Amino acid sequence: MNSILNAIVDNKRREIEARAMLGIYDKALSHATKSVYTPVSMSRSITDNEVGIIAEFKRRSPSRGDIHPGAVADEIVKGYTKSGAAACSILTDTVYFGGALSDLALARKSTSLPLLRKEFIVDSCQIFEARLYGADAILLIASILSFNDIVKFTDTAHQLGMEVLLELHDMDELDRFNPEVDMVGINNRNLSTFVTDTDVSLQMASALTDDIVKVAESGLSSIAEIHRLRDVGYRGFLIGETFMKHQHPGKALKDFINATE
Ligand SMILES: O=P(O)(O)OC[C@@H](O)[C@@H](O)c1c[nH]c2ccccc12
Repeated sequence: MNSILNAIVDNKRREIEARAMLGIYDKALSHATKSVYTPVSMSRSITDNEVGIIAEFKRRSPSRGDIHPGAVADEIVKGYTKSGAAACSILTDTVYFGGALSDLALARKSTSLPLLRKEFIVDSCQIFEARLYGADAILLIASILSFNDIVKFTDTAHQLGMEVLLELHDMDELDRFNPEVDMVGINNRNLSTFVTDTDVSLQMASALTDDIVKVAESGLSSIAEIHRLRDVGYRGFLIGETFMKHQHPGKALKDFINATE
């Protein structure tokens, strides 16, 4: 693992330890499924949607720096909902992405679309927490997890009524594919080098069977790319910066979708 991804994961483990010592997970562990919200299927929402865009709420990233500082989650998620997103992705990492669990809670109050908790999940406590804050699905990043963890965390998410998007980046990670996951995302961004190459999704498409819902992630900014990826079997398209760099991300999504038709 490279240094920035290492740093993110090390920091995450320290955060989790500190939160556990403060008893912050106790409520999540005992109350996760008692929340009034019942998760819906994100994979179905994507395949039922004509375009299949998963619109991301992201203030900044280690590769881009500030994208939309001060962005307000409910406003933006409402915009994404009106503009026809199939689901939303909410970054909850604070140190590197400027997000927060409170963004997920705000987003939950603002939409009935499925919400993905976009986080570096390395401990099952984070999965209970995702459910407590209203997520419908979680992201599991293969490059930071063992196969056994992926199986265990998938099972936990399913027991809590949530779906799993498993993120892969290259062929070497295929040995961590768990057939129980609900969606597979191919990240065009190499999390080690931050180089983004949309050909990664094109090349990896044939490595996955047709029955799994495939999502192309990162660096997508044109309709032409969406069409090409659709042709090779992708049903979902996870897009952040292309929308978030605008003052009105919902409007940017609307223009993007209109251009797709
Ligand atoms: O803003 P972009 O290039 O459209 O990318 C969105 C999303 O794919 C990206 O934020 C992402 C994909 N996998 C991740 C894992 C962790 C943090 C962030 C990500």
